[in-house]
Amino acid sequence: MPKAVVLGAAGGIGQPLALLLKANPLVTELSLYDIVNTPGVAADLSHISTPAKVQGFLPPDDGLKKTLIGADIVVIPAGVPRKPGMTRDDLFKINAGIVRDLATGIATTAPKAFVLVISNPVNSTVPIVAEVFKKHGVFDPKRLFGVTTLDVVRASTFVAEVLGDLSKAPSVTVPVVGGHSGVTIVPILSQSSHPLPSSFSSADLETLTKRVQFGGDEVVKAKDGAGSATLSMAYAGAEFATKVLKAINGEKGIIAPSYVHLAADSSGGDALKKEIGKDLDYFSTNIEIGPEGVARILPLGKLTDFEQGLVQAAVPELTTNIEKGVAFITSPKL
Ligand SMILES: NC(=O)C1=CN([C@@H]2O[C@H](COP(=O)(O)OP(=O)(O)OC[C@H]3O[C@@H](n4cnc5c(N)ncnc54)[C@H](O)[C@@H]3O)[C@@H](O)[C@H]2O)C=CC1
Ligand SMILES: O=C([O-])CC(=O)C(=O)O
Repeated sequence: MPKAVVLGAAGGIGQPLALLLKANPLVTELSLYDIVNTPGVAADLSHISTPAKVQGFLPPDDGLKKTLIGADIVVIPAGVPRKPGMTRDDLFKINAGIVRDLATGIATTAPKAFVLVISNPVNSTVPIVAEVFKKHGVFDPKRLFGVTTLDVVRASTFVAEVLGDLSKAPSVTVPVVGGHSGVTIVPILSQSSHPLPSSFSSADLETLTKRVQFGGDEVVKAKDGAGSATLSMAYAGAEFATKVLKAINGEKGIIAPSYVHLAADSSGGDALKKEIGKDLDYFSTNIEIGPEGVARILPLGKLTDFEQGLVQAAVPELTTNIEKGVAFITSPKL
């Protein structure tokens, strides 16, 4: 045990993510699926002297099914990335169908697997997976995770930069809540494990908040048409996958933010809805992960007025993104 799967494994995120999973001693089997190049990626990784047995599959001959048989954890970075000038929602047109088809494969072959969705727009692709699973009668909200870890990783790095000491970056923790696009990304900097300097003005705070919210755009701009974050995303995806793998292995007290269905823990979810002041089905917040998936949805806790405002500003876009994802499966002709 555990078998890990990457769908979209030949891509910019998929390859380094597969490398990091191959390097993870908790993984004993690693299956890679993409519409191109997976046999080569798998052959390459299979020479690395770590325990995981690696296989690569393509669509012909039931490749998706073969990839997914016996999967414990499935990470999905399949789909197109942004180019400058695009929003994540602009990716919906192409990625919604890709994620729907992959989710159908998981629902029919590995319905009990933990599913970690990286493909954008995450605010909508996670509801798409949920609706596909519901259609197949196998939806368990505890096992579905939108990966928002890159926002958390960025917040840690940027806070360490402000503190003038990058060596602190690995130990800085900042909850990032809401969703994964622009204003729906809400860093709770007042809860940073390492307080910001007392000289930090409200204008500085606004600038830092915007940098976390639009960190993805920084990379899209710098890559200048060649895609979006891949290496930092692979790092973040591997971090989150490792937490899930540790939880599967019975390790206690694993906490990380993730974009989840709030029915995953109905009492925690209901309390969170009260804090948000809106009956949303999905939100990213700190969760405790256990061997069965989401064990607890944790409250946002004490927010400043500024952060309360950010949460409220996230709600309309999040609501639209969720509805769009749900409708893609439940009313496909709309
Ligand atoms: N959640 C997050 O924080 C982040 C999400 N992303 C998203 O991750 C996705 C992937 O990004 P990149 O790896 O940079 O893109 P990429 O284009 O380099 O790789 C995507 C891979 O998906 C594969 N693919 C396409 N259709 C497929 C299908 N039907 N089945 C299996 N594989 C398929 C492609 O062949 C390609 O190898 C994008 O949607 C991007 O926006 C990117 C960064 C951060
Ligand atoms: O910006 C993008 O499109 C990719 C992404 O989600 C991120 O880097 O946070």
